[in-house]
Amino acid sequence: MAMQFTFGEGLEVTGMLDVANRYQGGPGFIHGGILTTAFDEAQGMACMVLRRPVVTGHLQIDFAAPIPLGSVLELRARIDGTVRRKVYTSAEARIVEGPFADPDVVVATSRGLFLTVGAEHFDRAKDFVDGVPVSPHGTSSV
Ligand SMILES: CCCCCCCC(=O)SCCNC(=O)CCNC(=O)[C@H](O)C(C)(C)COP(=O)(O)OP(=O)(O)OC[C@H]1O[C@@H](n2cnc3c(N)ncnc32)[C@H](O)[C@@H]1OP(=O)(O)O
Repeated sequence: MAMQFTFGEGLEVTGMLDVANRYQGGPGFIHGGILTTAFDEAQGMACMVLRRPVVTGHLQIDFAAPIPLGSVLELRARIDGTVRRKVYTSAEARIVEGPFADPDVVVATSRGLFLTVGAEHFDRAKDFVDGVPVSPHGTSSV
């Protein structure tokens, strides 16, 4: 999965996802796990303003409407608040291109708790790193 992100006003981040055929779950529609991954990515990207690494602690998705293959999804994500290391985030998805496109309809929502972590969190896995890490700014790859 690769998403393009732009940083808007305030703390909001917008990500675009082309719903490719390989993302199919039920016939003709996106797989819920793919949509969950896209939210995780978008909300993680929103946390970048903190300039500290974060990991996902808890993610909760509401799947409000089916999303057909061939859609372009817009995900808007933001930080709602922080308490100590806890970063509370939310996001919603809209279909902006494709057969079911309607930018006024929210087709899924997400609430996520992220935790800031130190470098030691990732040091434990440094021997297993696969490839070159992708820049956190603008483009993501999962
Ligand atoms: C740029 C692209 C961004 C991409 C984003 C993608 C991000 C990811 O997918 S990361 C991969 C998935 N996530 C992981 O692998 C994380 C695995 N889990 C862990 O490493 C640990 O459980 C971790 C770091 C989340 C928390 O552990 P730890 O640092 O020991 O936290 P801990 O001290 O127990 O708790 C800190 C606080 O968070 C709370 N907390 C921790 N985990 C949770 C949880 N799952 N649910 C609710 N609250 C939690 C605790 O209650 C505590 O709260 P308080 O400060 O009020 O006492």
